[in-house]
Amino acid sequence: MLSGIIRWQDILDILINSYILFRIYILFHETNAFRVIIGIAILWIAQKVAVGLGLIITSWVLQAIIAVAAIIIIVVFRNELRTVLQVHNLRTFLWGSPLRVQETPSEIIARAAIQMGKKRIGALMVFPGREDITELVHGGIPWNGKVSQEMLLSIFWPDNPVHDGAAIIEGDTVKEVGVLLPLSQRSDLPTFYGTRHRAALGLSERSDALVVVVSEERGRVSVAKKGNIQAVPDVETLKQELDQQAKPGKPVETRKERTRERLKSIIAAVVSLAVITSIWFGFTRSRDVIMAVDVPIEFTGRPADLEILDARPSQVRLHVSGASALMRSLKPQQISVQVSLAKATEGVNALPITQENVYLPPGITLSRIEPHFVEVVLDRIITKKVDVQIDWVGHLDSSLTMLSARVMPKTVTIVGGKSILNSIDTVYTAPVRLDDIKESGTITVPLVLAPASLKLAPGSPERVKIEYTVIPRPSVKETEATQNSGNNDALQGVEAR
Ligand SMILES: Nc1ncnc2c1ncn2[C@@H]1O[C@H](COP(=O)(O)OP(=O)(O)OP(=O)(O)O)[C@@H](O)[C@H]1O
Repeated sequence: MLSGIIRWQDILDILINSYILFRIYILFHETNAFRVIIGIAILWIAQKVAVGLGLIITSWVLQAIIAVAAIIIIVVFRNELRTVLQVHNLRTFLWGSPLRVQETPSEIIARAAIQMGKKRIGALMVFPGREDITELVHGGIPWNGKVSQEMLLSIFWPDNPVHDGAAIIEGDTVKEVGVLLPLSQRSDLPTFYGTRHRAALGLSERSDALVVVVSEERGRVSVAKKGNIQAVPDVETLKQELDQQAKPGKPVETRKERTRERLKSIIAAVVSLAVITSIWFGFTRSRDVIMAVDVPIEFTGRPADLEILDARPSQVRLHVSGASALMRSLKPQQISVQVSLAKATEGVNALPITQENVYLPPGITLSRIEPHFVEVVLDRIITKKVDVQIDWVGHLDSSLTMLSARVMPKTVTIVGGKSILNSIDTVYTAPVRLDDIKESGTITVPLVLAPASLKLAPGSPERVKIEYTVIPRPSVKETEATQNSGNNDALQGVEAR
């Protein structure tokens, strides 16, 4: 890979990480936390430059600032981050655009109108169609404010000097407020329709404008269009009416914004791809470094009836090379050498170690293996019944004599390599200190299997019982008498190994 060939895994690697970076941008780019993250990224680059230039203190300071800034992001912006992460479902999180979560002007206006209705705030909002209405209306005050729910509510707030009259809204902008509309002269209107409703109807009779009227008295929201006035029950219906009114052909501000956002997203995608590609190349194409590592050989697929008696060498030396950045982050546990014993037989096996036996992390190349083979001695596993012998240590108190010592069970069955078991007839207990024995008794001690490759066969106990009898040592006279009689049985078996 390092010699110039890019694998499909590398392309996937770059694409996945570019997408992750792009998603982070899409999800967080409108948050304050994002601006701080950008700041941290700049600091990080500055820190690397400082390290490169050998500015020790500057690099330390920058490093400390980065660490503190990271904590600040989590602590200060935790609510903002939580909102971004909570609002979206998994699909939005992975794919969708949180920008669309933002309301369109139609949604904002519809929501504001219904809200004003609930609060009994009278309102009149004009949405011009294709026809010019300047000749039909008069007395307006220029406003030119971007539509927001709060602003609409405050314009029509009864104490606001401009609350009387209508507001003219185009796209996402409130163009004028306090506008007087021509009144409808119809005589068939319900009596509860006062001048506000007549004004709405009047303009709709004379032009293709759509007028939204919120009744102060009843709180009802109605839409006047083409000389008809109709109540709208909810936000969604009103939003649809407003969307229909959006002038076809002439892109409204929201569409412009959408295009702009789409363009921004495309730029972000390209930048993400460029950043990750350069990081990838920086990582994998930096100066090559050669290194020697000693790796223990792992044996796999050993036949169940064979055991490893010996393996030489136990480790191999690998000469590996890779980009310096990759080599620096290389850990011994990422490299392994595995040799299969599946085809090995009893006795000495010389097994080759080739590139196939070596497992390296991506980006690291193997240049040499030393040595090229391993010699493994395999032994057939057999079972054997052996005697249990007590491992006495130390000295029995001079006033005592060991009369008898019995171990139970007397024999155990052990499992191990044939060549080892052939030379073994006994197995020792753990050391038993004679110095500690003051009177007759029973103790339980574990068995010691050496070499460690030996195992006890199923059913053989791991610990054995020793029953011993001690008696006071006869006086000198008695001893002489005993010796004369030629009986020295009582002393047998108490000599320490
Ligand atoms: N020609 C007009 N152009 C614009 N707005 C007007 C016009 N005439 C009246 N209004 C608005 O209507 C308000 C008076 O509403 P009025 O109570 O008479 O009407 P309504 O149709 O009964 O409405 P509501 O149900 O809110 O009471 C005025 O304060 C003014 O804001």
